[in-house]
Amino acid sequence: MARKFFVGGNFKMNGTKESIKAIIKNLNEAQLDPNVEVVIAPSHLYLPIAVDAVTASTVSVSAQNVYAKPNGAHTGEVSVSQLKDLGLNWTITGHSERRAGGESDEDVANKTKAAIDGGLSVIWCCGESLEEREAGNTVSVVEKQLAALAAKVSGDDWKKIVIAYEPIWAIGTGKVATTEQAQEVHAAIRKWLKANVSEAVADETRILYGGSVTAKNSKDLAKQADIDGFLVGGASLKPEFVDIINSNQ
Ligand SMILES: O=C(COP(=O)(O)O)NO
Repeated sequence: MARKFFVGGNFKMNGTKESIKAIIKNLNEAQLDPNVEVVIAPSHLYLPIAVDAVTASTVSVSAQNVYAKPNGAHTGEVSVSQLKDLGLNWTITGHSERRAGGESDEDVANKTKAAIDGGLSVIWCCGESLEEREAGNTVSVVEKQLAALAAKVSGDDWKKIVIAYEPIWAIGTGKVATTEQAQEVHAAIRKWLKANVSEAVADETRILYGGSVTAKNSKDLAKQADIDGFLVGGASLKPEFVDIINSNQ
């Protein structure tokens, strides 16, 4: 089946009110491929500004993270209901920069389930370290992350999940995965979904690649059968983000 191309922009802990408004203005005025779903994820502080600034019909706003528990005595955290209160429909979960901070596979699965139950769609991140890749454990690492997720979500939950495969060794390094490396893992993820969830979920779930995506490498990556889009970090802050969004044409 045809999966709608999807491009996320993870702004990470970057930007100011003015710079984020400028990025969004550029997106609003750009000729974006109407067949591409775009989600931008500024820091929590700038989510209301982003929600108010976006006018492009194919662009939505996402949080970069969310807390698994409902509102209460959780200093410094942001809840699913608070994101919904801001009018958001998306959040990222399980980014490697948060897993490195101590979020376990189960923590990520729990917050993903809580987000879906609270009415959000989720960009769920997975990926291996350089050491794990060099040890030949890439697929087993990603399968372990997937198994933790599949233990918590089921059925229609999967319609609310976009998977982002982001090899840690490619994030922020300029060392983008080759098309072969990326396609191999994306195909393994789809194979795992087919064997452990269902053929329909395997066919319908978008699997994004993230890790040093630029306008120079995105077209070749987009040609791969199991790459359905990107989760872009650094380049999402630059004008070339438009070219990456349009790389599936
Ligand atoms: O972390 C990333 C990728 O970051 P870069 O594009 O800067 O490698 N996406 O969530």
